[in-house]
Amino acid sequence: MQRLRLGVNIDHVATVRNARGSVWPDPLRAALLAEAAGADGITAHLREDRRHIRDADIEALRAGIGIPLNFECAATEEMQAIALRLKPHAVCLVPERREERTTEGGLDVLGDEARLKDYIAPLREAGCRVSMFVGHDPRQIEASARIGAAVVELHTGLYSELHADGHQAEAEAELAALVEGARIAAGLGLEVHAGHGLTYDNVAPIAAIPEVMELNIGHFLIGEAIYIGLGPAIEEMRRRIDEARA
Ligand SMILES: CC(=O)[C@@H](O)[C@H](O)COP(=O)(O)O
Ligand SMILES: NCC(=O)COP(=O)(O)O
Repeated sequence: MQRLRLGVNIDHVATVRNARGSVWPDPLRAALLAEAAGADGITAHLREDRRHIRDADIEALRAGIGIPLNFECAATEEMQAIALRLKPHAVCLVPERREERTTEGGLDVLGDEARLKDYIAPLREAGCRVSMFVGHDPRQIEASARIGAAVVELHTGLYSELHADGHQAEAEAELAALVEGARIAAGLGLEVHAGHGLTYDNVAPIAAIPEVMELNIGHFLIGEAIYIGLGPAIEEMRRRIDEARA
């Protein structure tokens, strides 16, 4: 199987920084360490409430890293203007609710299809690879293809939660739905990514899905970095991904 790309999400380096209102740890320094450790890309989520990544972080990442930047944001006018100004390699549209602790569920592309089709057109024209962060619902995947997205990133959050809680049968059912979603997406000509909640212990079955070309992993790696350092944490995740694809 084709080598799977690993995007490292550095959101939660900024969470630690913002906890004290300081200037360290610096997300750019973390991104450069990730790049040196073999990350294929950097993902950063500029939330409307700026709870972690801030505008200056996105500017610094866009100017400072040598690997692709995957800019995650809600589908708002504000974020579109930032994306068109900075022209990151990729833009991944994600749902946001201010009161959420983390991303809950996938984007409702089907329910907002006409607006999203118009919304992503200038991003595509600017050369950004546009990705829709969706669940494995075939209707959402099909709608993503209809509006001209290049990529769907399948939300692995429920799979990750079920796995962590020991609900093996339900986790396997969710995995089967993700496998089917990946097959449908690839059949529609979409590039397939996956992410949210992935860890050393749950990544292998996701990495083994042949249509999946990229994984975006952050929170777990930043946590693991506290114990072993970001570089070694990324290298171990790379090893587990490659082992699953062997
Ligand atoms: C879309 C996704 O799953 C993550 O990339 C996103 O960054 C989660 O948001 P938080 O990092 O704020 O939990
Ligand atoms: N889109 C998923 C991502 O970028 C990282 O999600 P997580 O590993 O921080 O849950």
